[in-house]
Amino acid sequence: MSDPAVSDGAVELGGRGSAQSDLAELELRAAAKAAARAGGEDRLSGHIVCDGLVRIFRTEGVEVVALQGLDLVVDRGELLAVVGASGSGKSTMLNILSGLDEPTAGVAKVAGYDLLGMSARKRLEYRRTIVGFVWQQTARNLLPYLSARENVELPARLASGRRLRAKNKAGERTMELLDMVGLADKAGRRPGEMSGGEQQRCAVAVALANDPEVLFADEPTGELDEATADEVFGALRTVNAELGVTVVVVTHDMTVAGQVRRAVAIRDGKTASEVRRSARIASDGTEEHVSEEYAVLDRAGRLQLPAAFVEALSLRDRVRLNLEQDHVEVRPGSDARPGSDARPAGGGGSAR
Ligand SMILES: Nc1ncnc2c1ncn2[C@@H]1O[C@H](COP(=O)(O)OP(=O)(O)OP(=O)(O)O)[C@@H](O)[C@H]1O
Repeated sequence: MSDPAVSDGAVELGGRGSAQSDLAELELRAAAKAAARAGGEDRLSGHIVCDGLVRIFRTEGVEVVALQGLDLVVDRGELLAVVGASGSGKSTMLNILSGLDEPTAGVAKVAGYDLLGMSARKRLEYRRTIVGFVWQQTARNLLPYLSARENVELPARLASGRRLRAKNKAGERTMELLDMVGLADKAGRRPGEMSGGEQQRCAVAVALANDPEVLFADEPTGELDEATADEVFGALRTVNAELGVTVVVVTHDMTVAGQVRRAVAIRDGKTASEVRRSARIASDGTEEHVSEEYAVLDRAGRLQLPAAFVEALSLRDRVRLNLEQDHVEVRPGSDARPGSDARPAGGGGSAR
């Protein structure tokens, strides 16, 4: 079997690239191809679709490729966590998906809105009617001189003339939402009279006041302790289940994978791996949760090896790949000598 080149944990199982080509240009071309392939085809169906998403920032002649061909599909009604270290591109992705920023290339679609090349009018409509947003800083989410009820009622009233059914009046909806996030008894309190967790749960209610289809939350529990963060996640799970709103939570906290069914990890502006949790009934009749981690294979056949695997086997520069009947074997390149079929002692990993 051939041994495709590999560097920095990114394995190219399919296509072949030119070493001389500028990375950004390659990514742009890949994204353009992905976009062309995606055009009009419903195999990229999903409530939220990113395909070959690229965002390049240019400041004073320096280019930063914040998103390097990111692929992500989120189903309607899903609750997804996007996890990544600082600088991995989480906020860039969220800013694009919420209509605050525009991608350089690729596909970004939410609820049927194509976010690439959208007019200013359409963008405003999108942000007003489709998106709800929760920021990390509570001060950005709530007006300090209004009570919890008034904070929720304000956007609900603005939206009521436009989208909400007549019978679902702003006041009713406000109390319904506050109840859902467990704040019905604190409706009269101002943000300063609520705990950090209560403020963030109130922010969730505010973000839902305009009856959006998707809710984006950027590090909503970043300033909270673990127990309080759990309560905020509990509120997000409730509104997701009760209202069917699609929820995407971005965080650097790897432990949130335990709070959601699907958590996608971003590394260097790309989706690298994902953890899925499911419930099953154990032999003693109790319900147990099972977590399975997957590496994400993009359309060009590339995947990122988990950093822990790369470190454990001291993989660097290049590795050897062998196609076995039902899995691909990855071995340190330094152990493979030309003309030798000797296997490394204890080295190598494999993927099924
Ligand atoms: N407006 C900008 N101009 C130039 N570079 C930017 C800009 N915004 C982001 N970047 C760069 O893009 C990369 C991704 O940044 P981003 O903020 O999306 O990461 P992040 O995962 O959200 O990090 P954090 O958790 O620290 O907010 C970083 O290298 C960052 O420096």
